[in-house]
Amino acid sequence: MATTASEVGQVQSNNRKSFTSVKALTESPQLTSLPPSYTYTTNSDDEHEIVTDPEEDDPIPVIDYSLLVAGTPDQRAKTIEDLGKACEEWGFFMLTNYFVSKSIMEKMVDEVFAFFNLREEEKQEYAGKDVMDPIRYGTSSNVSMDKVLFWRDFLKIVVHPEFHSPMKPPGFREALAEYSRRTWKLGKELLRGISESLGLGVNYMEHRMNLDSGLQMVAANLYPPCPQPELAMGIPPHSDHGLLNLLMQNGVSGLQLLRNGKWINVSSTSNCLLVFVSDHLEVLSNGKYKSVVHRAVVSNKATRISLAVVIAPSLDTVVEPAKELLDSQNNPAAYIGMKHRDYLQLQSSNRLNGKSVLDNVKI
Ligand SMILES: O=C(O)CCC(=O)C(=O)O
Ligand SMILES: [Fe+2]
Repeated sequence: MATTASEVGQVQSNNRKSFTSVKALTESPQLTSLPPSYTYTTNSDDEHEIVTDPEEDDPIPVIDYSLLVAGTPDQRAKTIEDLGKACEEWGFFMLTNYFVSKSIMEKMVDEVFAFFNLREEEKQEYAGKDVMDPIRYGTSSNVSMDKVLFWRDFLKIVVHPEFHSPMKPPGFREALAEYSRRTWKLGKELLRGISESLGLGVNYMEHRMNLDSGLQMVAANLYPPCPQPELAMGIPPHSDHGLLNLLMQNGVSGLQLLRNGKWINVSSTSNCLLVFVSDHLEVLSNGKYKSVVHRAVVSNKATRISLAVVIAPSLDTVVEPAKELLDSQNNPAAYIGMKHRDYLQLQSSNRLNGKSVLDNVKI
């Protein structure tokens, strides 16, 4: 029997009542307008914000993965150069020809849908409190801290160095294991290319970031149709922790990147993964590569799913600028070192707000 919104437990946040999930809220027959607790107002600086598609003469970079791993030496060298440029100029690129079949990706998206379609009580078994919980289901971003609730439910799962998975729905574990294995390999290969693009040895990142025990986290986001999408926000502006984030979507758009003061719409092209430079790559490269600020807006038409795979250093790695890139005269360290675990704690104790977490380690 389907659970109605009034039957599910409610969470108390800043003295407001809200539902345990946006999905439960949207299934409530009374819902015709956005509840006030979800009304997101951009701060006054953003009042005249510009939202636009990518300019024709400044398109989002595209990297052909097959040329990186199976191209001629010249093709690989050119791809590494393009990778470096994309990381430096955009902090973001689209990846094509990456050897993960459409069926593996579709299976994963289907299983994510099936998870969010479980009864609310079943999902609540995974309602984690702590950022270190290996499986964590929740809504908004951080309900106890968010001033406004975000139009998003999420499921976050640690899949490396130790693999975790919810037991339900039945096919979830197998799909997740396959997708995690494939994307971990992809992430490591990209980091090899990115190491080279920085003039560091091909294995530099793998060794220095201790990727043998590196953290891989899969974060599934569900954005149900919203009655007043222009008043709500799926995920507010932020950059991600870790080195890279590999994102796929279910064919519904909503992602926007901040570039030169404008929000750029990223369309939901099939057969491509979206790759974000994340905060720890910015630190390691001493700011040469910048993590990209992004957000997810919502629509009143379709349910959107996005699935992020975070490729990150081991929790005990102290991430600091690569000494090989520093020079006390011309390029002094611009960030202090911080253990990945402490960075995660810091992120979880702050509201999502642009690059405010990274600002804590900036010199
Ligand atoms: O849904 C999206 O497009 C963005 C998701 C995201 O930023 C995240 O999971 O960190
Ligand atoms: Fe993100």
